[in-house]
Amino acid sequence: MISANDWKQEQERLDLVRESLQKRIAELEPEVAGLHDQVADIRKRFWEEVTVNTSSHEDFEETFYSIKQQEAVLSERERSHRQRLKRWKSMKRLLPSPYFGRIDFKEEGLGLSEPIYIGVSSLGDEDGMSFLVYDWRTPIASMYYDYSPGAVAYETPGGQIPGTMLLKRQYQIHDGQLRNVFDTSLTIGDELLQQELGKGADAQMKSIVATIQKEQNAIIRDDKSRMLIVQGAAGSGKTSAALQRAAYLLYKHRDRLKADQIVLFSPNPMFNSYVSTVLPELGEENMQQTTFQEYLAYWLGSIFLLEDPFDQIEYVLTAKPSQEYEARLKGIQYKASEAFLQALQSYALWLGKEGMKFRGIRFMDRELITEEQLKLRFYSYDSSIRLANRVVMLREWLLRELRFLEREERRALWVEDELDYLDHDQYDEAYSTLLKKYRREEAVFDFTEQYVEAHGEFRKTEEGEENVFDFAGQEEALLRRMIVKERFEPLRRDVKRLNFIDAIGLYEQLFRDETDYRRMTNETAVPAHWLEICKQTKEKLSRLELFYEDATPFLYLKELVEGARTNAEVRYVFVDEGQDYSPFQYAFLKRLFPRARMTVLGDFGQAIFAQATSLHEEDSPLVRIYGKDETSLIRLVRSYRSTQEIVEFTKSLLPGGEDIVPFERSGGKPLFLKTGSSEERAARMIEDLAMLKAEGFGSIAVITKTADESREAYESLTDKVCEELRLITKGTFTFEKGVAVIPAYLAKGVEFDAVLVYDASSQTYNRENERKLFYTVCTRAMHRLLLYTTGEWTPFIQAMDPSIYEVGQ
Ligand SMILES: Nc1ncnc2c1ncn2[C@@H]1O[C@H](COP(=O)(O)OP(=O)(O)OP(=O)(O)O)[C@@H](O)[C@H]1O
Repeated sequence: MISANDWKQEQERLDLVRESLQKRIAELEPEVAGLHDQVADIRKRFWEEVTVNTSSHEDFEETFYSIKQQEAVLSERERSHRQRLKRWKSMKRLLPSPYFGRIDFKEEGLGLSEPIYIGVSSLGDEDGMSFLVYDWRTPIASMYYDYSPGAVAYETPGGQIPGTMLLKRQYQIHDGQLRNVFDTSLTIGDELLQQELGKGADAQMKSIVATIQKEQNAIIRDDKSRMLIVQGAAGSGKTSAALQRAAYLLYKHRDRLKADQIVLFSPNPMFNSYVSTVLPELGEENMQQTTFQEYLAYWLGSIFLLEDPFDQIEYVLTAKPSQEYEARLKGIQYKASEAFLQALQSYALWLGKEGMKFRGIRFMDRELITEEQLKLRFYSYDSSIRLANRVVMLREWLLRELRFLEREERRALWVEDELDYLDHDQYDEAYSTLLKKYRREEAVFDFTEQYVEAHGEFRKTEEGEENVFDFAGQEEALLRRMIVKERFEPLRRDVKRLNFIDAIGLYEQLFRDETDYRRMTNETAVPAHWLEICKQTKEKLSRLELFYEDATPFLYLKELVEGARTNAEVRYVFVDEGQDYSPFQYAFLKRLFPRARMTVLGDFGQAIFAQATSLHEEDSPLVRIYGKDETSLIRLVRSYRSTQEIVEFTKSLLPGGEDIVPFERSGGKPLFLKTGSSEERAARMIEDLAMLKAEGFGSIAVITKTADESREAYESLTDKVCEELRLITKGTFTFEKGVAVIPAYLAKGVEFDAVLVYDASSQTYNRENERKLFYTVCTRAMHRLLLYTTGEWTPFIQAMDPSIYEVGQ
């Protein structure tokens, strides 16, 4: 605590800053509202102020410049409106709590020290000469996160500024009132952090701006690496740091980076909602948030019934060990690997010489162009031309062929039959609808002229004049043309979409037999159970279904042949829960976002998917993506989420877990509860849930291993516990407070005040590949962890030192 005098001075300064804020907000208020009206008004009067005169070239030019001028005035006003609105909003945000930190900095060579107050945005004083509050993202503010008092320095574009930090102070300010002030000698005092971490879990993630730790600051401000890998223990603040980083980047590059040029890949849709408030809370627009599955579904969802990662993991976790199961597991691992990626690249080269698969063009049960013709044509192109370019050439050829065939087709008998079915009214109707359509779509095809001509003739006939024969001839030609054109339209569309390439056949061809596979891909080693892998893959494909592990390779191969889609707009890609993506998927992301820098955050300790990627080792596939020189690796070992007792327990579940450092915040030890039957367990859980709620915990989760188990838990607890018990499934899009039943893989990334592990028995968590799942489950708890079983405890617990948990009665 600080002295009473210091406190008084701080409160006085706070009052001054708030007065200044209030005054300026009040000044801007009418202006902000007025500006809005002005812009609306000028938009309304836009055309009144422009004299439109196009009679001569000079008049036309004048009109053009007049429009341009009006447009410029308008956008200038809009820009200034936006800026003022932004300033007004940022001051409104500052008002309740203008700053959270202060450092007194004496620059080397200068006599006086200057107090630097740090808040969520900058505030200049009224004469614009100095800052009352510095934005936390300014270079000078970085010292607050990086140093304790003593010798310090900060980086500026002009070089390093060294000096001394004489004071470092933290504030808790609510509604303009100073609640707490801490002077710290360590890097960010633990007191404030203690208080932050002691709070209850929220339905949305919070910003950690006031208590960012030094190693997190390094993640947030890294602007050098093309690939930034963060390997951090559960609860070490990876997601929090990622969101702060996005806010930092938007500030640092504010003149050229927009929020939609940053993309976050989330583990599931619910997580998107969980993190969606942090950036707006910091005064920034939200970045784009998506899931990898969403991307796959966008491109493949119309061709296949896609398996999602959650169904895949359910299979991996629940299927009985068998040869089929082993093969699927091996297949998942292989199809996730760099080896398979290279195999596909070699396969594409091979396809450049032979083996391409096409689908002939069929029309009314006739083959207009056969697969063989397509093949011949394709391989007649110079083999030095890239595969995808040859596909474009083939497409152009096909479109030309179709035009020719379409013309031929107009003479076909079926067209005559169709003509016979049209009566006079239909002719007329066909004319008028087609007239409209053609006017809209086909400026080049001068249908109108022909129609007017024909119609004129028709009127003449009605009036008793001649030329009946001419009209009929023109009319028939026109109708034939239209009938055939309409029928050929889907063919043309299919060709434009490259549907003449048999993408499924191309992928399927890989899984025929081992010798062929080696020959086509130059691959020397195939995984064990190859025959079974081939069988499973082909069976799925034949039903137009796709395993999750096949989706990315399929899309990759399709793009190798058809040309890759890229998004050059996106500048930063964040991948959260990065251990759950395969090396294959990373290579895919790199190609998809050629101009982006990547930040991958993950924890290999929570790698629950069979295709997981290790993040932290030197030879991690992630390092190879951009190479060592362009890659930085940061490790976070301090765990903030859970109490010390819970971390002591969870770290002992992992080999290598001894490196994890708990933050010193105490709570009860994990509680073990063994009951005789499921009914007894449900009764006990109901009691415990009631007790936890009575203690004031607002967010509680019953975590199960699978979705089936979640349903079972939900049914046994619902009604009896509380009306608001919520069952979370992969289709849940929002994260809410209250009591939830949730499968482990959907609880990834989120946290709860208290966690009840529904079944910690040896039946449920037994295999080695379930260890990390169990770790993930237990690390979701912030304050309380309760584990239940009706049988033997999981071997992961049995191997533990009993002093780190308590056994309940
Ligand atoms: N510097 C910090 N100040 C305050 N709270 C923090 C800080 N760092 C982390 N936390 C808190 O710790 C908890 C865990 O953070 P976060 O979810 O970002 O961790 P994570 O590493 O992504 O975890 P996981 O891998 O288990 O999903 C959150 O409640 C977060 O607010």
